[in-house]
Amino acid sequence: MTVNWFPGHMLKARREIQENAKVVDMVIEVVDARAPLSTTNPDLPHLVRGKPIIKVLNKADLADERETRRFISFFQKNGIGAVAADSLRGKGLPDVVRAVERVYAPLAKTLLEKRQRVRPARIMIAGLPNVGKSSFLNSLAGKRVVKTGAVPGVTRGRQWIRIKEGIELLDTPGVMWPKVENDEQGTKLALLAVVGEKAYEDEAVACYLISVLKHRKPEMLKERYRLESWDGEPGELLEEIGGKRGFFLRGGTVDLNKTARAVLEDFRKGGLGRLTLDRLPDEVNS
Ligand SMILES: Nc1nc2c(ncn2[C@@H]2O[C@H](COP(=O)(O)OP(=O)(O)OP(=O)(O)O)[C@@H](O)[C@H]2O)c(=O)[nH]1
Repeated sequence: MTVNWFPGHMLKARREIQENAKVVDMVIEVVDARAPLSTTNPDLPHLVRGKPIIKVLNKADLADERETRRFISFFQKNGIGAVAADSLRGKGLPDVVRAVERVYAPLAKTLLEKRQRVRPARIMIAGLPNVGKSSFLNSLAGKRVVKTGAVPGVTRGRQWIRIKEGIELLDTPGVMWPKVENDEQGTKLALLAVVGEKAYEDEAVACYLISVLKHRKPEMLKERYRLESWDGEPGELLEEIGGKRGFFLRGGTVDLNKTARAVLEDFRKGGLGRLTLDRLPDEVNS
């Protein structure tokens, strides 16, 4: 099943990204480090007409560190600059600045060769809802924010924030809409709260999370919820978790919905430890 909604405001957001892409030198695509592929929108390169894209794997504090390193080298091997960041603690920002400078260097060189003025590199941030675009923008801008004012000749009201000498950031991130290719990706997006709560059943999403943990990090599951074992089916484990937590309905049956919501909240806050949901293409069957 392919889920695809495309409300009108998303069309507007798309058009804004297209327009803004015309006046930037590169795009920083913020993705969630726990699912760097599932939170990528494959239409972005087309939308920004081939402008260089640097991927920032944000919320790296919640992802498995080793997996993040592997994803970064995977992107780099495919010619895409990629950097890990934790926007809440400001980690990874110097790497982002270095990546921007690396991408801009050839363009600056060409301008110099033509004896033209090298103006600051201009960047736009884009990404799916809730991946941390605003947090990343704020942490990158930090106290150094200097609004350089609307730029004459381009769309009125567009504001640039000077990050440092030679780098300017568009003040409003572009919101991309997820392209949901299959159920599993949709479930991951629900788990990461990228898609709205109403789009998926909490119980199904929690069972998916439990099955991922069961196969990849069983100790996480067992320790967090003090399970006797992790042999059962995800639904049975969910019920066991609810029982241990004392989430009962009248009549004594476990409140599976409440349990599911508690498990999802645990995951989203990092209470289950660091976990990466996506797998690299060469790991999918392992
Ligand atoms: N742990 C952690 N949480 C983060 C990080 N970056 C952002 N968050 C949290 O993720 C949530 C979403 O962050 P935002 O910056 O609002 O995300 P956004 O992409 O601008 O969201 P939209 O406005 O919905 O498009 C917030 O609760 C942030 O505190 C990070 O690096 N690590």
